[in-house]
Amino acid sequence: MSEIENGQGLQARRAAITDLGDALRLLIEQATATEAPTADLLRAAALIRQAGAPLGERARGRFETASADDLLGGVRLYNPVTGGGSAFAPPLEIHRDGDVAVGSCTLGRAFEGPPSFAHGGVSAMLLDQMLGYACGMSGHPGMTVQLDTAYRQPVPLYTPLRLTARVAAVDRRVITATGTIATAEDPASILVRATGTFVALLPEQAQRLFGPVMGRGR
Ligand SMILES: CCCCCCCCCCCCCCCC(=O)SCCNC(=O)CCNC(=O)[C@H](O)C(C)(C)COP(=O)(O)OP(=O)(O)OC[C@H]1O[C@@H](n2cnc3c(N)ncnc32)[C@H](O)[C@@H]1OP(=O)(O)O
Repeated sequence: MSEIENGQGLQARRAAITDLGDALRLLIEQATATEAPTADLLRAAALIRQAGAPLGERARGRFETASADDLLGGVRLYNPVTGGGSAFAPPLEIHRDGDVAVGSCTLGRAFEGPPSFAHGGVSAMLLDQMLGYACGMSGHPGMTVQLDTAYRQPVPLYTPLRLTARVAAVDRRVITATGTIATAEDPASILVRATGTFVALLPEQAQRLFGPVMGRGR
């Protein structure tokens, strides 16, 4: 019997996944910012490999969703942008404010591009998620087919950020959404703007792309 067949077990597993995610994000920050002696790097690498080995013993295949996720309910613990369980996610937190999606996060050293600022691809990743969320929130979910980003000023690391997104137009299956990144302290000064085009999938497209995943339960 699965250890998460009752709701209590599911909550406990989700909390554990987020706890592990927190630990991994701290590790990534420490490992990226460290100037510790070389011997300490080698010792840490050995310990980390040892700590991770049991996790690799039972791993999902490509088409298997995480047992703690709820795809249709929108729970994606390992989403690389918002997932509390993802070592890679800032994580970005998003909430709805009227017809606007509002996001917040702080980027650490691992997201650095130009010294002390975020990599441009990271800004695009955050905005893709924001725009996709705005589409879903408006009742028009879709997949990104185009994302245009305008980098007006660099995005600072270690600084609370405020992101916004909204749907600008819906033309049959094609949704246009726009979004911004600013600092939380000065939300009127836009650092990055994006316009995204999203397409609502036809049933046959959804079946072609996600059939192998949806056929596997959860
Ligand atoms: C309370 C809150 C709840 C909120 C809850 C939400 C939470 C949820 C958050 C999830 C947020 C995830 C945000 C990340 C989202 C990704 O990152 S998705 C991953 C990246 N994207 C992809 O991998 C998509 C790859 N592309 C494809 O697979 C195919 O293009 C698609 C999407 C299946 C569409 O197929 P297609 O053959 O290209 O397009 P087709 O169906 O022939 O055409 C449809 C229409 O799109 C148009 N189109 C196609 N490409 C373009 C383009 N580049 N530009 C303009 N128009 C285009 C066509 O002209 C056509 O228009 P119409 O003639 O219908 O007017």
